[in-house]
Amino acid sequence: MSTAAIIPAAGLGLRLGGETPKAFREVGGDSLLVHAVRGLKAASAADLVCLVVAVPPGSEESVVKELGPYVEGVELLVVAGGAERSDSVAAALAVVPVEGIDCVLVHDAARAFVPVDAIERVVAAVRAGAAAVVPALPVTDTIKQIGPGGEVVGTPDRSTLVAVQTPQGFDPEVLRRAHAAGVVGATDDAMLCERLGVTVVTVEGSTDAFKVTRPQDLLLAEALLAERRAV
Ligand SMILES: Nc1ccn([C@@H]2O[C@H](COP(=O)(O)OP(=O)(O)OP(=O)(O)O)[C@@H](O)[C@H]2O)c(=O)n1
Ligand SMILES: C[C@](O)(CO)[C@H](O)COP(=O)(O)O
Repeated sequence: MSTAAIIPAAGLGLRLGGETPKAFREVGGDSLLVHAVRGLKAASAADLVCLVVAVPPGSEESVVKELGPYVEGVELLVVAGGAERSDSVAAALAVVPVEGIDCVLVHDAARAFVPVDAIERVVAAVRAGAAAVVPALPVTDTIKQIGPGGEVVGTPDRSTLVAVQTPQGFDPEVLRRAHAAGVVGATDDAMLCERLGVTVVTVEGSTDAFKVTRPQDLLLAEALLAERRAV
């Protein structure tokens, strides 16, 4: 059996700033989207056969051309994204083939540098029977809950918290049911499964899977890439 991957890449990147949508911003000469696709393709144990990318409406054709050289042997579908990340994932999920796929990955273009071993841990956990899998790392800040005026109302026990990344991996039928139930307010896809009562399991994430969100993240990305290219 094989894997299909969805890449939500339709965001504007408002926190990053600049005029180019975030997925098309370049690091080391390639767009974040190209880095993300290369990473998924390099995870050979995932057996990627289909890639669906959600992009800003109007950029579908140029993205098909840009990604062509990186998707040999993989069916590439490019769709228009929606207003929120979850809408973009839903639009992509609607065209994922039903037959022959035993794992669907959902992977942010913005987490362009996730290493192969983290991707393969997620896929292995799905193939071992988990319906929903997230890569996770311990939280390193103390997290506070705040009230409407910004006042602290509580401090959750940090040992019970993790920060989750992508790719998140799913049994295809479970992910379809989770999205069919509605996506309002969901900041990741695992959350939709939780709403159905599905158990979401964690596997070890990676510090390299950080999300390019703010300008300083581009500096980190450049440094990471330079280090990888020096090896
Ligand atoms: N309507 C949207 C919003 C986000 N995304 C994608 O979801 C991933 C994670 O989102 P985020 O990092 O929040 O990206 P942006 O929405 O672009 O960032 P910002 O909130 O700063 O505008 C990114 O790969 C982004 O392109 C998407 O496909 N469709
Ligand atoms: C899906 C995600 O990357 C998991 O951490 C995250 O929730 C995306 O959040 P964003 O605010 O849309 O970047």
